[in-house]
Amino acid sequence: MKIAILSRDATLYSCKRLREAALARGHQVEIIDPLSCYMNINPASAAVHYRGEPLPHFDAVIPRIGPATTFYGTAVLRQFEMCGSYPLNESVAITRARDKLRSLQLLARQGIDMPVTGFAHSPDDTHDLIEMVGGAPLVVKLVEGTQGIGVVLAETRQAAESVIDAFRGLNAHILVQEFIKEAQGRDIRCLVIGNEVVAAIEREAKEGDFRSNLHRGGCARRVEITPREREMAVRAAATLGLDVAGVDILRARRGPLVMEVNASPGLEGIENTTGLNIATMMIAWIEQHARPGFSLKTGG
Ligand SMILES: Nc1ncnc2c1ncn2[C@@H]1O[C@H](COP(=O)(O)OP(=O)(O)OP(=O)(O)O)[C@@H](O)[C@H]1O
Ligand SMILES: [Mg+2]
Ligand SMILES: [Mg+2]
Repeated sequence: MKIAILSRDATLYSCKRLREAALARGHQVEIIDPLSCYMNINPASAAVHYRGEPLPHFDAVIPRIGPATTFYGTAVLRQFEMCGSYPLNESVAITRARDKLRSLQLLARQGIDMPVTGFAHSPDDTHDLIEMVGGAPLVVKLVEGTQGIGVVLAETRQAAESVIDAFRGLNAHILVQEFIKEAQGRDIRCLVIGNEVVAAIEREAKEGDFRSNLHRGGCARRVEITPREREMAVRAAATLGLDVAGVDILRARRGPLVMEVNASPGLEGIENTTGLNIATMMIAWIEQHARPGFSLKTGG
């Protein structure tokens, strides 16, 4: 098969591993920077051009679109979909997952448990917003944040009000969430492919932090997950329409809670911690699904 990897940086671990895995299984691979693509969206002759040339047909496209380029990156992916390339995660599913408000609303609608969460844009009534999620301690997040940046723990009501007021000054969308103290700075990352959790790791925050992100200095180990957690991770990915997803779960006293669903999960932490070859599993999924005449789940 001819496979394109949409990525801004060919030197990233996940991008290199996916390329290696595809080549090892006899496929042709090209790494394409989505920001260097331009498009003819004419219905008669949809095409993607790249650095002065029209691109050939690709059987499949693996999107590795960073949060900074979601808007244009998903537009480029949609164009590949129009040209008949099979996407490993549809553009519309990536768009859903990137919007924390939208994805938490969709998950809630399916009855998937999550920390009690309030959303607001520059709230005037900080007091009621805090009340609504059960008071301090609570977590305040910037809706557009990643890698734990813009995630703050407010231990008292006064701290919560100051943080919310500070974000309000920035005119940002914020999310206010019940703090799951008993998770003790840990969360579970479940790597979902199709309707299976193929790998799971537990991440733990470094001393003195509550954020388990590896980018914030957290560490990881293999973990056994329960059937309930397994089912929850698969349902969360399916609800957003993602074939490949990193589903983050907090272990709360009242049971597992989905914290977020990532559409472009990094492979480095999970492969190195589990020793599993996730990149090859992703390529194998493409081999099974990228048949001529496949149809999109939601049509872009
Ligand atoms: N409600 C909560 N209760 C307890 N811990 C939390 C809560 N929300 C977030 N955390 C901790 O903070 C970390 C970062 O939060 P979150 O994943 O929401 O932020 P992010 O910036 O989207 O990170 P990512 O890079 O994973 O997308 C989580 O991995 C978790 O360890
Ligand atoms: Mg996130
Ligand atoms: Mg996270």
